Amino acid sequence: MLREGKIPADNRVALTPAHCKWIHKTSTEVRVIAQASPERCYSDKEYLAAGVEVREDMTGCDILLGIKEVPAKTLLPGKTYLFFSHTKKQQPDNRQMFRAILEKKITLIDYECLEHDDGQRILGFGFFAGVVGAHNGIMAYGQRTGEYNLGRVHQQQSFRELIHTYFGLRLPEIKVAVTGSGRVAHGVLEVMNLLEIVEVEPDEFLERSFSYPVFTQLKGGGLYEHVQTKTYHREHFHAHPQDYRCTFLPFTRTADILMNGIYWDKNMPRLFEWEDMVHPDFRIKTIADITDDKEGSIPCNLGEASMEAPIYGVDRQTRQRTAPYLPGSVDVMAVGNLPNELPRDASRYFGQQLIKYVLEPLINGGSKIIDRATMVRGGQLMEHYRYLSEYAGVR
Ligand SMILES: NC(=O)c1ccc[n+]([C@@H]2O[C@H](COP(=O)([O-])OP(=O)(O)OC[C@H]3O[C@@H](n4cnc5c(N)ncnc54)[C@H](O)[C@@H]3O)[C@@H](O)[C@H]2O)c1
Repeated sequence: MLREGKIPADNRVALTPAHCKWIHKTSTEVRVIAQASPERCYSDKEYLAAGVEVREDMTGCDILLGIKEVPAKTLLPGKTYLFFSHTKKQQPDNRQMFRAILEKKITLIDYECLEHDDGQRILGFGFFAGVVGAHNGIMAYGQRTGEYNLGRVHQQQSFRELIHTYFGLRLPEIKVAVTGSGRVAHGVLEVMNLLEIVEVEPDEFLERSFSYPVFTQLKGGGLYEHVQTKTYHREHFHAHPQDYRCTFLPFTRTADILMNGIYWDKNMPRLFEWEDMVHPDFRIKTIADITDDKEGSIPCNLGEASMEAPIYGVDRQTRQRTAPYLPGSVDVMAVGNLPNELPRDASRYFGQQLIKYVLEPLINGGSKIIDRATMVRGGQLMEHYRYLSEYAGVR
């Protein structure tokens, strides 16, 4: 297990001390070694107590596990690496690292590319991103209105402790629109349920008022329709998003808070446009953009905020970033590393999936899932990733 080299260092881990202990108990062939780190959400001491060797030099290890990008100069030749490389969309910042991976004849298995046969991602921190993002959205609305007060997630040691802070909280009659159907959306729904926000159907949400807080969940079919046929077919939409229009607009006129958890890319229609935000009926006051694409599905996502100051305002007329909670602005929560506020829970969930679907088959000779996620093997770009040739600097 590598120490995170990206700055600022990520505090999540691929395997918790309990996971390592379990691996040692169930396999005599595998030994986990942790590179010493002051930043992890589990301390070196906790790993040592679980029987994990903590050391600096990783040259004796066969498989190296990280979380985020590994700095090019620290990559060890000939090793097998697993981490989120953020290279499959040819992200310019990681080109040099990717080229070093090929030059150093490394094998790279990217967590993001580990998928079941039907394309569903196996590993991800989305659930806890949804939990933290939903909490922050509700917290920001409370700050704006002064009607209630919620603290920060990272002040709590764990999700369980966070839940205790919800005891006795009485929310006003807010309406929350939740978009998406993946892991992020599941995390959001968890918080909605814990806060006893009642789920209602989209049509009721649009047409009725309620004397208690409510939310509605909008999945693909509730958000998009084919321009001509006015229907929605998931696979067709994924392949031809440009043929669809978004049907979210009426919700901008009924929701107080938007929790955005969809998958988005630039061929997809946005949820609404800047022009819609100046309409007198635009009601949304707080947007938790957990999806978090700058100027993406949410036009007023002006770029990331930090965990330290997660909320900023955006003036609906001038489109400029402002302080949060001003009368003419919408509050936006757009943080890219939300699970870092609950790193121990997020790591526990991640490690479980990693052991189940990746480490066991990896050690026992591989699997189709691993093959598909292997971007580079021994310095060679794999067939599936040939489209990255130019990015990787190979012919
Ligand atoms: N801010 C953060 O800290 C943070 C953390 C994790 C995820 N995210 C982002 O949140 C978004 C949702 O993540 P998730 O973990 O819920 O993802 P997920 O993989 O669990 O679910 C994504 C959903 O989108 C659908 N989908 C997949 N590919 C699609 C395509 N090509 N076109 C249309 N729909 C598609 C899937 O069917 C699934 O229902 C992503 O954009 C992700 O990058 C942000």
